[in-house]
Amino acid sequence: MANFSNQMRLSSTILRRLHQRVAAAVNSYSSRNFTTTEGHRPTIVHKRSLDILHDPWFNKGTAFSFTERDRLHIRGLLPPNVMSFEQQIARFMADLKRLEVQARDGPSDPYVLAKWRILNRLHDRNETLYYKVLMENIEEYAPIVYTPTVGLVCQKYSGLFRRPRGMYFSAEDRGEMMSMVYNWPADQVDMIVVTDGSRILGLGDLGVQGIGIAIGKLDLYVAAAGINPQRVLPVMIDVGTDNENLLKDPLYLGLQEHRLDGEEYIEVIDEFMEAVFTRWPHVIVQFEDFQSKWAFKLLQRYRNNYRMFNDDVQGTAGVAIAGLLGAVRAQGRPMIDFPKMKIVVAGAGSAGIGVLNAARKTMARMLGNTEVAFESARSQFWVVDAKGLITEARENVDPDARPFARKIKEIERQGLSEGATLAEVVRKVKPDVLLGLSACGGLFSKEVLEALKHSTSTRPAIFPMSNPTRNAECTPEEAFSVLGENIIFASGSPFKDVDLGNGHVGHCNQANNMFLFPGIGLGTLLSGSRIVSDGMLQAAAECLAAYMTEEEVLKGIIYPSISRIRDITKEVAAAVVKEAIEEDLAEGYREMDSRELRKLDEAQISEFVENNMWSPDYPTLVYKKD
Ligand SMILES: NC(=O)c1ccc[n+]([C@@H]2O[C@H](COP(=O)([O-])OP(=O)(O)OC[C@H]3O[C@@H](n4cnc5c(N)ncnc54)[C@H](O)[C@@H]3O)[C@@H](O)[C@H]2O)c1
Ligand SMILES: O=C(O)C[C@H](O)C(=O)O
Ligand SMILES: [Mg+2]
Repeated sequence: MANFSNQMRLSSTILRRLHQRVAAAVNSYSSRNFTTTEGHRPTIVHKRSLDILHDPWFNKGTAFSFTERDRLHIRGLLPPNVMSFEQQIARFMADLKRLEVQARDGPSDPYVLAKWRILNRLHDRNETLYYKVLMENIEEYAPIVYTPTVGLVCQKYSGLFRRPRGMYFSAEDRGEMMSMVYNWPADQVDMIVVTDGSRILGLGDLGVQGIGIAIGKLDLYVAAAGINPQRVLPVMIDVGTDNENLLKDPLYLGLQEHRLDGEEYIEVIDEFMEAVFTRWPHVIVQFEDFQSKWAFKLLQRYRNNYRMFNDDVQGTAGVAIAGLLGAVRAQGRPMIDFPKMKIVVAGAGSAGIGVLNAARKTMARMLGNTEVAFESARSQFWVVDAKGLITEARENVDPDARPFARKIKEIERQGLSEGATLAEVVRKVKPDVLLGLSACGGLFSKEVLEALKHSTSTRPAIFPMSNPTRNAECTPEEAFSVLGENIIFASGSPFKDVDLGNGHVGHCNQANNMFLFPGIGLGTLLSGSRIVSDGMLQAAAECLAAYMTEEEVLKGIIYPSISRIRDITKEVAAAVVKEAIEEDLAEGYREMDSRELRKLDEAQISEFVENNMWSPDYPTLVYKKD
């Protein structure tokens, strides 16, 4: 990523040159049938000497060959040993691993942060190498650049900040956004992840520091979905913060005023949307970690007019549905039994309500998609929030949660009442599934887990989905030790499998929206759909649900391991493209127009997706004067 402190100061001439540079890179892209050969042609650059070494988009460090060093006027500016890509990785890894040897007491905050710093510095100086390292070691480094460490990074961002990455639009920029958006050097942006920092993971309002989450999500877009790193843009909309500690912190990097609200808030987000879609009409905007109060409203406001989706509401819902269907299969039952599942959900925020709505719709569809089916599906859910069981007796119940408020007569029959505790609800309902999206670490206490022992299911499912690790409703050790091995366990943050003795292993699945959002974004991009439809989201979820084999599912493995994230993302993207074509939404991508798209069979759609995924390889660089 370019050094933006300098870029912000660019004169308009230089800015124009940058545009030309990007246009040249884009032109160098070619396509035959549905394959592309990006990366095989040389990349034209308009800079030489130290400028090229300081540009992370083009820098290859010690890997520049001698002919290239001559061509780019960098002979003598690097040590003479020309390293291969593999040698560079080995050297970087040796440095990173030295840290592990020194940290004898295992992962600790300073230790994971040190790893993040080292990786971040590589990101700043050589993007290709950074993504190569990340992709080849995704299991090890996703938890550093993404959940859970990204949470800690956001909490400490004001101190960790060195070079800017992404764009900041603040309440101070009202009226300026339409022109500001042209300060970004890339003429093409495919993916934006935007946050207002108001609910970062389960850590609450982190204000401007929430930009870390947008950066982490986009790292997965590059690593898993093969979105070109020169075409991603992390965005922070700083409308203030209600975090009192940040408001008092002299070192805080954001606006030190309370959050805008009401119409004023909406006007800022409207202005941002108009600006980015004016400059990049084909961009996809992923909303991330907006507090529930705004998450649903903004989704309804924009989803029919812009290419956007909300990851916490829609991505999470799809991942949960796939896991719930996996849990049905893991009991040796057909998926069609899903509408019989009794599901207790702890947490009625953007994620919890998103999951509830999607699960209810899925059940209704399986029951014939009638109004009666939709109504009857409602009675499979019990929702518990910070005030206990939500019933119709609750005053001022949140409108988004109202459809799930239990009828008093129903719950009286079950021996429950308004505000009943989670343990009481689990004891009386004996659910098949206990799912947590409460951001409340340890909520699935021993008492709650003991109550789940009486589940009517032969293999109850327990999904503590809150992030980061400390906010998980329980650990796998706690779940397996109380409930034994005959459960399905899936957490939002990564945990290690549990050794249950006698050669038995308690499998920990990771139920995280990372298994869907990259594929939803890539599929939307390649289909050229103008919106992200419910059908496209449903196709993504169904693809993930069907991904695991019968054998894996029976072993309790209902989600892929993160080492397969690129493969599942490719499959999800293909399913999304296919659905967009079927719904007549696909307008095509580059040379693959809508007519050509419609001619592709399933295998060709997969090939089209795969051929358009960026991989970290050094292109040959050729200098050309402006
Ligand atoms: N695994 C994933 O892919 C994924 C995706 C999205 C969100 N999440 C996680 O879900 C959590 C919630 O996100 P959100 O956007 O819905 O947050 P939110 O703040 O909007 O909602 C939290 C909900 O939990 C309830 N709650 C709080 N304390 C509770 C308690 N003691 N008992 C029962 N309910 C309680 C609140 O009343 C509220 O309804 C976060 O930790 C987030 O990281 C995980
Ligand atoms: O960021 C994650 O790991 C998942 C999810 O989007 C969350 O907000 O917790
Ligand atoms: Mg999120």
